[in-house]
This record gives sequence, C-alpha cells and structure tokens, in this order.
Amino acid sequence: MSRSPSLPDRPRLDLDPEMSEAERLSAIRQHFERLVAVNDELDDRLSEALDRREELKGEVDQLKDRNEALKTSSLYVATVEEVTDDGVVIKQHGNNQEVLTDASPHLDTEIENGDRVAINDSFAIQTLLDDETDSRAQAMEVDASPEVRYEDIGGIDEQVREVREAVEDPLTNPEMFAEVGVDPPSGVLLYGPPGTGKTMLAKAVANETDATFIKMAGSELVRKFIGEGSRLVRDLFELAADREPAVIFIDEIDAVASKRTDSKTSGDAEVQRTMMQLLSEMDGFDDRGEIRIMAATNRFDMLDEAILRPGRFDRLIEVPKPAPEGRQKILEIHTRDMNVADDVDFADFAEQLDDYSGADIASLATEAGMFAIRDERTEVTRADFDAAFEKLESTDEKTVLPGHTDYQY
Ligand SMILES: Nc1ncnc2c1ncn2[C@@H]1O[C@H](COP(=O)(O)OP(=O)(O)OP(=O)(O)O)[C@@H](O)[C@H]1O
Repeated sequence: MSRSPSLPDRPRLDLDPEMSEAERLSAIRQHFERLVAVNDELDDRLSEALDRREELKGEVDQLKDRNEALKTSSLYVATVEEVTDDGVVIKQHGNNQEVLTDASPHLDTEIENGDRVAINDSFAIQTLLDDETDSRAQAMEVDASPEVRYEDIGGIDEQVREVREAVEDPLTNPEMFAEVGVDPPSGVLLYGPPGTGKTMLAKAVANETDATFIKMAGSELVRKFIGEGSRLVRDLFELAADREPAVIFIDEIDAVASKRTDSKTSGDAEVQRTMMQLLSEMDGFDDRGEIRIMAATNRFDMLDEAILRPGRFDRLIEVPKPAPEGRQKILEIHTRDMNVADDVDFADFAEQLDDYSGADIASLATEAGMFAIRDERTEVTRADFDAAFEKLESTDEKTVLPGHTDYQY
C-alpha cells in the first residue's frame, strides 16, 4: 500500500556508541515521546478517515435510493411556486394541485421559484428539469410569416381549394359562417404519404391569411415525464391565443392519437393523457375564433376515432402522391430559378416519375442541378435529370418508408 505523503515521518533513534549511559537513556526517552506523539496523530487521522468513510457510505446509500426511486416510480412534473422555511410549495401540472413538499437533500439548495421539477408519487422533488422555455422551443416551431405561397404547391389543387375553404374562409370571413348559420370545420386533418406537401399547405394558408404558423411535432408531445405532454398542449393553445390570428399545425398527430392499445404501461397512459388534453382544448374552442387547427398524419389507419368526431378533426383531406401532370407542375416549381436547357421536356420526364412524392421531385431537381455544377455548366440538361433519376432510383432515397406502402385511408 502506498503511504500518504502527508503522514508524519517515522521517528528515528540515533544512538552514538560514544554516548554516556545517561545520554542514551534521555535519547531513548525522547524517542519514546516522539513515538507516542506520532501514534496519537495517526489515531486522529484514522478516526477522521473512518468518519469520512461513514459520510461517503451515507451518500452512496442516498444515491442508490435516488437511483432506485428514479428507476421504479413514475415521475410527475410540477412547478415550484415558493421555497419556504417549512418546505417547497409546488403546483402539479395536469391537475394544478398545490402541495407543500420537500426536495431530495442533494437538491435542497438548488431549487428556486419557477423551476420545473419532477416529483414522485409522494410529491418529493426528485429532479430539477430543464428550463421550460427550452422544452417548449424544442417542441414548437413558431413562424410569424412563413414563406410558402399557394403557387409553390403543385399537383394538389383540389386539396389547396379545400384547405382554403376550411381554414382560410373562417379566418378571413367569419361573418359569412355566422350569417349562413353553419359552423366552420373545427379541425382539418391532412393525411397521406410523407413528402406530399401537407406542411406546405398549412404554412401557405397561414401566410396567405397573415396568421402566425405554430407547428408542434406529435412525437415531441410524447414526453418522458407525466404531465409534460398535456402541459405542452395547453401551452400550444395559449401561445396561439396570444398570437391571434394563428394556425396551429400538429404534425405526426398519430404519435399522440393512435388507437388505444391494451397495454397499461405508464408511458401509454401518459400518451392518453396528452391526447385527452388535446381533445379538451379542441372541445372548449370557439369555432369562429381567430385560431385554426390543422394536423397531419402518414398513418390515418392508426388514428383513434375519438379525434375524428364532430367538433374535433371533422374535415379530412387526403393528400396523395401527385399524378403525372402534378409531377410536371412540381418539377416546374422546383426548377423555377434554374437555368434549364431547351432539351428538357418536363411533361415527358414526369411520366417516368411513377410513385414520386413532391419531396422526391424536389430532391431530384436539386440533384440534377448538382450534376451540372460538377460539370462546370450553368445550364441543366435532360442528361442531368436522367442522371439524377438514376441516382435516386439506385440509392432508393425516395421517401417511401418501410411498411408505409399499404396505407388504409
Ligand atoms: N405538392 C408539392 N409541391 C411542391 N413541392 C412539394 C410538394 N410536396 C412536397 N414538396 C417539397 O417537399 C418538401 C417537403 O414537403 P412537406 O414537408 O410539405 O411534406 P409533408 O407532406 O408535410 O411530409 P411529412 O408527412 O413527411 O411531414 C417541401 O418543402 C417541398 O420542397
């Protein structure tokens, strides 16, 4: 074992043969006293080390308990209302219940008013969470004036018309609905394969009505802590109310609104709670307000019917992959700013893009431009489009998701 450098030196006994008997005796006595002193010091050190060991053992036990608690129990999210001498007042998300509680000793000094915390079943604060604004920013995209316009969307004219009727008219002409005495659709659900322009449609309608576009990804609503998802849903609607007129767009809504599974895991229960919050926000909504709600899914077949009831997502719009003329239109849109050679015939080329989505066509156009650039040409030729087509076909970069070919609309 290596010796600690701070341990006292071992006393030495130097006896000179020339010493008298009395001198030897006194030297031995002094040596003995030094040995006793070192012994006492070592004793002190030992008991200090033992105390420290006990202390560390206590900390290890505490960490083990905390680890177990974190592993085994569901945690709920709450906000710290007040830190008092008697404990911490928290308000639980979801039910708004106020509770006086304690924080784990390791968090005692860190907790401040307004912090977001995770609490266990007995309300004890277990973890300090990231700043709420961080998690909101992660989950929501807010765009005061999205750039997309209706003319940027190709091949789905009928869907554009339907969206305008269901979302734009109630925003720009609410009196008409009142006069005629019909309620505009509460929510508009766009469904269809990936990359067909669903997000573009929502952005375009927000742009054309001068509304703020607020997007929330359904997958982001599936949060780790109980109460977080429903809180985000509430935040979403509050934010929209602050920013009226606004278009709320919930992408991948299937993440929170899938058919009920039989499993009873706490994760599923949390997803259910988030969906319930979404439904209750929609139910309490004034149809003729300045906020319109849209959602999108690639998995219509998975949706829980509860979200499709009247007053909820009651206008369904299918957004399919484009037909040949639509593909031609999308090619023209995505090559608007390109220097395209005369030998390119988009009507003819579009014929071969069977099963291509708008997103596939957008990347095909970019890829064709890249071939021209690599060749140091400023004009994009039919050969470039053919090469881009070959590349996409061979790498299978198209947005066909495995298992997503059999949509059951
Ligand atoms: N109909 C279209 N017209 C023009 N461009 C399109 C069209 N559809 C898709 N695109 C192109 O593909 C990109 C992605 O489209 P968008 O995000 O709207 O698809 P989406 O249907 O919302 O897809 P996902 O289901 O994967 O979210 C767009 O930014 C655009 O460049």
